[in-house]
Amino acid sequence: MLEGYGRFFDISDDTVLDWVDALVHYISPEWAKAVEHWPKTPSTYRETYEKYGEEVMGLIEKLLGLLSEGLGLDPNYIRILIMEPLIQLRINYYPPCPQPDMVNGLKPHSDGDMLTVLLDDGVDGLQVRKDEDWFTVPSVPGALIINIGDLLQIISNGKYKSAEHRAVANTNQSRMSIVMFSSPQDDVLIGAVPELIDEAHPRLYKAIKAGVYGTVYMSEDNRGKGPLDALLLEHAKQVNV
Ligand SMILES: O=C(O)CCC(=O)C(=O)O
Ligand SMILES: [Fe+2]
Repeated sequence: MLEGYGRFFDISDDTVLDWVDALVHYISPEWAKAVEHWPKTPSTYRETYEKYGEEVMGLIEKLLGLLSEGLGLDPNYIRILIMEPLIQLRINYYPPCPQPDMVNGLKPHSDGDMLTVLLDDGVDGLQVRKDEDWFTVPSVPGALIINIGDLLQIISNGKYKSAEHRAVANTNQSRMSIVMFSSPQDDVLIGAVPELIDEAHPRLYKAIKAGVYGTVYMSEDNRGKGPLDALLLEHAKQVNV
């Protein structure tokens, strides 16, 4: 369980640092909430994030239903698999940067969870990778951005792909994003749904407990989709996943 204020992705020996400060803590379930460490100001912080968290959880539940159906499964399939999810809040703050070309706002990565819900403050900065190109995701006021996470890629046996993305820093403007990550609890085994495996679609990834993936994700160089690729089975390495 990772919580606190600071930088979270600076584990590799990379000399290019991320230009971001982040506040990270859990929103749900109740036992995971260390409310005593949440900011005390503004005074509305706690109730605002608890309420927003509830709304986001409702949305995640709906989306997981649709994503299950999209795989030809019962709408409750993934929801039952993750039962009571862990919801982690990450508030990113990217200060203006005099030399944005010298830094990453947030280095290229895919999210290590199931599904991510992101809200930004109307300033552009998020980019998504398609093949070798990066595309800016235009900020639409009030709109939410949903990212498929690595665990959903494993469960769907590669049918859903986690989005590789990054954030860039801006010269004149600061930017904030409020991100909610949803994951199954640590002891849930994450592996391809048996219904999705057959001769034409062999299992692509080793099964792994959600908690172990979380540790690997944070402790190794998690640039790009490295942690997920590390789980590829031998026969799948030739396939372009
Ligand atoms: O700030 C953004 O738009 C991206 C944030 C992000 O990718 C993350 O916190 O994982
Ligand atoms: Fe992300």
